[in-house]
Amino acid sequence: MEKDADGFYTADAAKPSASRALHLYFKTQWFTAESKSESVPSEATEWQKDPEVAATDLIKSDYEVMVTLADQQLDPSSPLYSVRTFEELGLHADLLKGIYDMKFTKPSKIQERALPLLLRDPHQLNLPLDSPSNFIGQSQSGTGKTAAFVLTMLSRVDFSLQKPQALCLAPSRELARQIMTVVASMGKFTEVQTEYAIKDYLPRDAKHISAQVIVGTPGTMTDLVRRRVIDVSNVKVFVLDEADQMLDTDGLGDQTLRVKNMLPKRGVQIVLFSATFPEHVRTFADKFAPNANKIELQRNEIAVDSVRQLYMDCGDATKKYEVLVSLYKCLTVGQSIIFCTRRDTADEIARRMIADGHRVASLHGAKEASDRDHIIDGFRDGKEKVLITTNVVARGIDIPQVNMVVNYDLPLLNERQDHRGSAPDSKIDVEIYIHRIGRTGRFGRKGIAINFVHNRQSWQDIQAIEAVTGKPITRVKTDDLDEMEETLKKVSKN
Ligand SMILES: Nc1ncnc2c1ncn2[C@@H]1O[C@H](COP(=O)(O)OP(=O)(O)OP(=O)(O)O)[C@@H](O)[C@H]1O
Repeated sequence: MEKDADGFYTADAAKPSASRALHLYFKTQWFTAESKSESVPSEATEWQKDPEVAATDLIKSDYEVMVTLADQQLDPSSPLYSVRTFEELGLHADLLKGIYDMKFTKPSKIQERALPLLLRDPHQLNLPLDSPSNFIGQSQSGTGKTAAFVLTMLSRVDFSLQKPQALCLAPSRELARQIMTVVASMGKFTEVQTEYAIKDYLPRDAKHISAQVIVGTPGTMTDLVRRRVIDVSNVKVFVLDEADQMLDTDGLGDQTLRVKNMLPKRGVQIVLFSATFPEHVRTFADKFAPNANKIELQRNEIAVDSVRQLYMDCGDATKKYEVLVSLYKCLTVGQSIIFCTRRDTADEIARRMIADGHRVASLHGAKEASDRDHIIDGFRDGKEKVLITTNVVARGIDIPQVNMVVNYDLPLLNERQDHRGSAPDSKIDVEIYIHRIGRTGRFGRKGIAINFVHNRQSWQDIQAIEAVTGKPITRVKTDDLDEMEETLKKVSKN
């Protein structure tokens, strides 16, 4: 298993232009405002006709509903809302220039709330490691956590000192590379020097890194710090993006802890960010970042409203491929990410689709590092419109033009995790599900997530997700593709 990895709002809503409200009527079964349980549709398979199954909220009938679109940054209930300006957050003028150069005009809620806590008077950093400047921040996918921690790192750096001062770890090379582009953009008007701690980036005989901000993955970072290629004696801030995965003892937790244990015992600000902090990681997070200021979400707040969640009944597992192929036109209206559990499934689907005359790319952790970079860059640039992948890009990846995510396979917990935290009858990994669907609907844009259901278990998994997230997952018929295409076009135009 790889470890590394209702209102629909307009993209322009990200810009705090004049407040606007558009009233659009959508006559489609999956733009329903409410979740209402109805009869089982005629094409339901036998397991769906089971009264227990049919008595759920998953099957919706057609309604004509009015959806109000409004500027989210002016809506107090939105995670993108803020009452303050970037100027009020105490940022250096050069960083403000960087932010405005990126066309950010107003902070999001997490930025507004986290930055004043994160940027507290640096003198406090002379306190012991358990100083209150540590921070644990949770905010929905695509709400701007990266800017919050990148601005923290850049604010802490003394540009006259040619030594590593800020370390940032991410679970995948793709995400580490993306974070670095944000450091480069936000730090464009500073003298910051940066370096990667990612496999195959540095020459093997590299002796010494003098860059002030280093972004990497835990294995390579551990190795470079242990071999003293990275001198950590001046490190002031240590950031974990996707912190719950970085701290999970089933995954990257050991390596992350090893890096922390090599840092100075005093004066290092520990900063943890993620959209999810499952219960079994919280205790470790509290030990890892003692006495941290915290911003947390309620369980039912975690999934973003801007992603419309749907499911398709494929009948049985062998039909999933055909359903995916029938969706191809929809997948290429904007850009799409197809998630599979296994690497060989991702490769096999890509091989078959290419053989059938479609254009797709596949990406997973078993590919060569240089191929991985090439594939994700091609997808980011829009050269490829469909990416078939595994959980390696489930977290953090920010490609605003992705308007559709397909869970070809639903993400499942491994047995050990299941025993620890989840309901005994549930095998679904709700955290990964939330991260996967969060690859679309970024910063208030519209997005669609389609889940393939093929048997009773996957049907129950959908119910479990609905129950945990409190958001409806609506059925779309496999023969309703014309309608879906139309709607996707509307979505992508916005
Ligand atoms: N204040 C802002 N104004 C406009 N756009 C912003 C602002 N902050 C962030 N963004 C944009 O929003 C998008 C999502 O931001 P980011 O990738 O930091 O989300 P995230 O919260 O880290 O998501 P995830 O949980 O998936 O990692 C990015 O394209 C980023 O450039």
